[in-house]
Amino acid sequence: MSTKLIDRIYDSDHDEAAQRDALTNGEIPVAVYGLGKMGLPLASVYAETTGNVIGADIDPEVVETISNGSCHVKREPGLETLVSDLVADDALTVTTEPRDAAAQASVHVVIVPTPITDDHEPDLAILDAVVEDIATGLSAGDLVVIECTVPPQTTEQRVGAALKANSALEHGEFGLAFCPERTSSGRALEDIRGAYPKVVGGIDDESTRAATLIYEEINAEGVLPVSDATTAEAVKVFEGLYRDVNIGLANELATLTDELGIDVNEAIEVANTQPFCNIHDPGPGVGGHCIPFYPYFVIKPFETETPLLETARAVNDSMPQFTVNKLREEFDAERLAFEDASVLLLGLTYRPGVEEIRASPALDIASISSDLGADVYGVDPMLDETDAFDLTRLDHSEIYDRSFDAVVMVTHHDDFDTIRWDDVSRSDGQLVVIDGRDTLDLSDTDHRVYTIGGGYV
Ligand SMILES: NC(=O)c1ccc[n+]([C@@H]2O[C@H](COP(=O)([O-])OP(=O)(O)OC[C@H]3O[C@@H](n4cnc5c(N)ncnc54)[C@H](O)[C@@H]3O)[C@@H](O)[C@H]2O)c1
Ligand SMILES: CC(=O)N[C@@H]1[C@@H](OP(=O)(O)OP(=O)(O)OC[C@H]2O[C@@H](n3ccc(=O)[nH]c3=O)[C@H](O)[C@@H]2O)O[C@H](CO)[C@@H](O)[C@@H]1O
Repeated sequence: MSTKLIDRIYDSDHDEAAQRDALTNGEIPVAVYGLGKMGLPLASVYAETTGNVIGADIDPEVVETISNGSCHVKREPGLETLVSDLVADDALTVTTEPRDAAAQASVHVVIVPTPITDDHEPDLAILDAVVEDIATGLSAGDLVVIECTVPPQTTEQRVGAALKANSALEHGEFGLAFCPERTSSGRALEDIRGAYPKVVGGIDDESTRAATLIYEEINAEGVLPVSDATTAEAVKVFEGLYRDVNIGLANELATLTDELGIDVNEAIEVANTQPFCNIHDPGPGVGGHCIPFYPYFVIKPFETETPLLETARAVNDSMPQFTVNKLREEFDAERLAFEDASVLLLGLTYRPGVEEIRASPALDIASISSDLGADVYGVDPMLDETDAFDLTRLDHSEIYDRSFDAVVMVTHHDDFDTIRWDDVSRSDGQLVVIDGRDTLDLSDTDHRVYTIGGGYV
């Protein structure tokens, strides 16, 4: 029986029990590239599992913060303490040099940004840079795991080719798999440790086996191995496409509310009582760094026409304008010129409880309203500054000090449950309220409420 330390999982000549032991007792060094909202939680779960993780991030402030045992990723339950403990125990070390991490590690986990350009093209330059860094330190028996969301075929065709071209290795000498990060901000540790099974797809069977073994140690819900890396990439993107299209359906149904003369939200809720229907919630728009962007990972790189994906995107992107149009209808009915109006937006982040404004509907609602000449104000308990928004920032307590012609509920943070609606005033006439999330009950006020999907309840 070889007593040599096991330094690899891929194409190992030891049995799987020995590989598992080697992984969990720290004999297999792991590098995690990208220590952001998802990367730091991921590196931490890897470190709590293996005790031997080097995190690489090119942002010196990120590395400095973590190396001091602190945590720059906020509002992730348990993460701050975990990072502090792991750094104190040397289970997690960090560097600003991805190449140094690559030279040390046998398992390379990549979770860096894969943004979309203003032309909606996938921008994989960051991924390319990390892959090139990894290739400089790639050794036989290493396994590379891509966790960042990418267009299908990226792992096999783009990453695999770059690893081969920039290392002295051929396929079969190192492993490569796509294992998507199925995680939501605000519950990252819970999700990574096992809210759902981990999807694993390798460029060859041995890559799938090796990645499966690793994630069986990481994820309590187990692993779903799929046919190949492209299938795994498609799983992740399809999850997002399903959501964007279904939110688009809900939003299109909501635009029918007035002509149908019903509460569409009621009809959706009742329709969803049978198991073959899961219509999502209408709203003033779709934000975040996932759902509005994942469709372009399929729309753009492939020749096949995707009219449904593009139409759903267009419907969702139209909802901020739909929301402002409702305001204009109200003001027109009162012969109030939009440029004389004062409008308060409640909730500027893209969803409640998450300090993220990427593609938030409030961005467009504020800019469209401002462009029409209104005085726009915004309140969000999660944001200390709102420079990205075309509005004047107010604290929650300040909304009672001035009058507004209209209030729009864009994102309903818990904090807004304490709003004293009788004290939110209009200089004269009924306050107009656009309830973008169907989360308000203002029946005991004399405000005039229009609910997206609900009409004038
Ligand atoms: N945020 C989410 O809710 C979520 C959920 C699922 C999947 N994802 C995916 O995870 C990936 C990362 O997302 P995120 O939200 O953690 O991003 P983020 O912007 O919060 O963090 C990215 C980190 O990568 C670092 N980085 C950039 N270039 C680098 C390089 N060349 N080498 C090393 N580090 C580098 C940045 O400094 C930053 O700290 C994306 O592909 C995203 O699609 C995100
Ligand atoms: C693992 C992973 O990648 N997880 C993703 C993450 O996605 P996310 O953080 O981007 O958040 P989402 O909830 O998708 O919201 C996006 C925008 O869509 C609006 N919206 C939403 C639902 C609806 O019925 N009507 C709407 O209008 C909402 O206000 C917001 O602006 O968590 C979701 C589970 O929360 C997952 O499903 C999703 O895969």
